[in-house]
Amino acid sequence: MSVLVDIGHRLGDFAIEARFDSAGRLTALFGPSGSGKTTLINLIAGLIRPDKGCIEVDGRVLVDTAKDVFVPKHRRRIGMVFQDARLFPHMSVAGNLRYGRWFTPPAERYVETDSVVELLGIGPLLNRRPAKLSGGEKQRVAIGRALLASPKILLMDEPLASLDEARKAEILPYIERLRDETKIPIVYVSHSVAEVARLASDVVMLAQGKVVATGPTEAVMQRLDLLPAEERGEGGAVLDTRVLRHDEVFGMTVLGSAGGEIRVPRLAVKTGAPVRIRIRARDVMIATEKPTGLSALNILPGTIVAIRPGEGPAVELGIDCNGATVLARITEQSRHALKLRLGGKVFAVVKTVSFDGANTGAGLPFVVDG
Ligand SMILES: Nc1ncnc2c1ncn2[C@@H]1O[C@H](COP(=O)(O)OP(=O)(O)OP(=O)(O)O)[C@@H](O)[C@H]1O
Repeated sequence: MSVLVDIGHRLGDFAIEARFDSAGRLTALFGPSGSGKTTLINLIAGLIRPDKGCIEVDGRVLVDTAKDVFVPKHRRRIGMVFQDARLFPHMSVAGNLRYGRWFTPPAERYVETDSVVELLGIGPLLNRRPAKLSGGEKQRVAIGRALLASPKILLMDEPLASLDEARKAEILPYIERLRDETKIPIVYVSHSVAEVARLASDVVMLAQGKVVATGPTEAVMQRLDLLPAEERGEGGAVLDTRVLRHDEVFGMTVLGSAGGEIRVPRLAVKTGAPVRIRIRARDVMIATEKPTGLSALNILPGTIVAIRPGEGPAVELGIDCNGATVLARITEQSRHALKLRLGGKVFAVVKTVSFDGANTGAGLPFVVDG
């Protein structure tokens, strides 16, 4: 799976100059409003012909202005999912799904209806009309329709933006399944740190039409300074962990990370399952000695490897906890009082209750504990 984009294009006063090369399963285009995310999606989809540059998906050249190559949009085999589901209201769910298959020649179809219906859990909805579906159900059907065209790449432009938190939580596990169980590269537009941290293998961070950072999610999301202002409070470390055990007495799950054990509220996933978590920088306290008599359960020893100015009276610390970097936002006054310096040994303290559904990629709701 690979997506290579190296383009320059002008739209009125807006110029986009973007280069990225991602081999990830799900590449998030992340950035504030107006940074050029949708423009990039439209360029990959073939809805815009760039002034210059090239675009390749899995080695197939879709655009190369130097060689005058421009594959028209209907030949690109792109699956698209938008913020609004755009289902045909007069057709049932089954009819909408059939429509997805229609334009792909039989010899090129590699996605089966039954497997998509199972993947997205839409079997019980097949005979319903879109008007009788919830927002989350509509989006699952829209994803199914896009998949049934047997696309070479799936472009998702803010597919959760119009859903409330409950509906988002319902659909996220299906997008994780899509990422993990199909071989179709996904390019996913979002301006939500929570979504990107949970779903993306790779991130392309955009600002004013330029790529300001790109790479694996864990690394890019550490650049709190690059996050859009409205999302900075959500910023923090992204860690890949595994379920070590469940603590039924206290309703908790113990996760193993490079930095040590982390206790989070009970997750409905199997022992051994991978779980990605996000530890918000604002949820981390720093101690210079191992705290005792403290209610917080997660105490990770580490070394200060970065000190950056934050907003207002805040500073941001990067703490290397045995290879896992945890970020902390504290006041400059606290840093001064604790005499925190690069190389200093500290303990990062995180309350278990600071982990909620939005920052524990808890996997699939239908995977129950085993
Ligand atoms: N056809 C056009 N002509 C001129 N300017 C355009 C055109 N289409 C988009 N733009 C401008 O390009 C810039 C980037 O728009 P784009 O929709 O790609 O941003 P975005 O990051 O997807 O934003 P949002 O998160 O709000 O959807 C904006 O300033 C927009 O006004």
